[in-house]
Amino acid sequence: MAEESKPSNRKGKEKEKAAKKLHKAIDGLSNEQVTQLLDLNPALATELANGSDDNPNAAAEALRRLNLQDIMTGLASSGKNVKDMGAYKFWATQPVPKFGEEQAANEPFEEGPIKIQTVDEISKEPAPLIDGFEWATLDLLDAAQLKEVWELLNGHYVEDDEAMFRFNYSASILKWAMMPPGWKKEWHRGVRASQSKKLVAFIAAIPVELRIRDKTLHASEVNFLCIHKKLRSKRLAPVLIKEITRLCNLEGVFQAIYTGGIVLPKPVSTCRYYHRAINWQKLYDVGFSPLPANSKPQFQIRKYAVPERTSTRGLREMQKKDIPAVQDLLTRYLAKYDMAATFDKHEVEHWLLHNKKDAPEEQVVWSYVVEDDHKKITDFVSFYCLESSVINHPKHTNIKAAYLFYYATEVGLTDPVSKDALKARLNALVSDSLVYCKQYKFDVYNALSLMDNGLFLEDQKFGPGDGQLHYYLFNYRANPIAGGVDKRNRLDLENLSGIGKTQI
Ligand SMILES: CCCCCCCCCCCCCC(=O)SCCNC(=O)CCNC(=O)[C@H](O)C(C)(C)COP(=O)(O)OP(=O)(O)OC[C@H]1O[C@@H](n2cnc3c(N)ncnc32)[C@H](O)[C@@H]1OP(=O)(O)O
Repeated sequence: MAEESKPSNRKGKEKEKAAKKLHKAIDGLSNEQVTQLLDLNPALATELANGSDDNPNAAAEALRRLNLQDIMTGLASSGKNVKDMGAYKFWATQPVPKFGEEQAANEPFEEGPIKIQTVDEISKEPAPLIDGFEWATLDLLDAAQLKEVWELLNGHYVEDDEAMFRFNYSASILKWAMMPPGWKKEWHRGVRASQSKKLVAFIAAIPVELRIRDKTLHASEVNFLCIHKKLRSKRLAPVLIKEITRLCNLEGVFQAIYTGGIVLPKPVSTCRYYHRAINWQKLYDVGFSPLPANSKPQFQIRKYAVPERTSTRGLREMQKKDIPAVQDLLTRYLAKYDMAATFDKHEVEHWLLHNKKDAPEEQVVWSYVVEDDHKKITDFVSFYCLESSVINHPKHTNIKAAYLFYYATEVGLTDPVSKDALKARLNALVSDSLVYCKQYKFDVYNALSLMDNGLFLEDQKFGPGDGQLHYYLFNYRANPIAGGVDKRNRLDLENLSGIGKTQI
């Protein structure tokens, strides 16, 4: 899943107020440290800025509640869900690595499953739900049931910290994300109110062949966990997670990958969101983009202007005939990352090729290839569309966001690789994809610090966001994977990222 993220420097005034309080409360913090603390912890900034001015200890108290190391590394990015291992009542019972484990040795360990089970040991029946609720399998081929899932997510799925924006996955993106080759109806699991039959909770999984370093797991990818707002904090999430685990186990799948904006035991990697304004004025109007001090709207609009035309010779829309070449190129390119999915030709078609028979407004993914003079496909780049609802805004109801998806280039596959050449090529490809984003009327282009993105994010004017995406593995112990940001949550241009897996 994605995490709702916004540019991290949005609230100038609020940050100024919070910074003053921090300086007052804690001697010896430099201006840079204060700025960084607040950038990494927007919730802390809000709390400080809105807190009483009469209590000089408030800032120190707010800080004490967070672990300083976590704050400085950005793990406590929102201040939410940062708790001792013992407080993870549910997760402490699950086959996931715990905080503090393996840290003492600080040496790479043998990677592998945490708990070994067989299908025979798995219950054929779901755990009972509390009175008034019942399990349901959702048939997403049925438009009415797809609409029910859409409605639940549309009203109750992920929001940003300040509840300004909420992901609005369209029906087409839901089908795309939940029905790739090999999808199973049984893995689209919901809870209904027994009387009204209203869908009140949902969780989904899809199959994925996931390579982690030298081992490939026959795993699942869990996403779209959502509980109706009225049923929150009733420990229903663990029930849904155990149920999807059971359903995966019944199919012989014992490992899973999932992502989220909250800190759970224990991320295998953490990436940061970056945002590239396209329609700056609209992003400013809805409170997504700030107007930096000493700037003016017209400067911002000029700064984010996008060229009218693409510049890479041979760039064109991907077609069906390109599937074998793109699959080959993508497979070789992803091999360099510590973690990546493996894609067969059907999966490449599903994830990258827009079906022209669908109505234009149903288009979810845009992919472009570069064909050289010998008709060889040398590069490709893709992005997908995920809108967000703007909550309670008088003028705008949605933000149309493009998310950078997969890309690959022969320039990154030479031996040895020239980092300068790769940087130049990726900048050209992403800059051209931005041209298409603008043509298709996207308001913003989002990307994470994964893959080789560190090579172009700053050049292409992507700014750091306040959101992070933590990657988790279920029932698999793996050494940490670089998320593309350093300990201070800034782009790690030297090491880049070991993550070659994107999440919808
Ligand atoms: C082998 C196959 C394995 C398959 C399974 C692999 C694992 C898959 C794991 C799921 C991957 C999902 C990937 C996505 O879809 S991430 C998207 C998550 N969805 C949202 O953020 C939508 C809006 N929020 C909600 O709908 C609810 O707040 C949710 C449903 C998130 C929690 O509901 P609620 O707020 O009413 O809480 P509770 O009282 O029922 O339960 C509290 C317990 O739940 C733990 N919790 C809270 N949020 C998450 C979270 N995002 N991942 C994992 N655990 C989470 C929490 O730490 C606590 O446990 P513990 O701290 O006491 O230990």
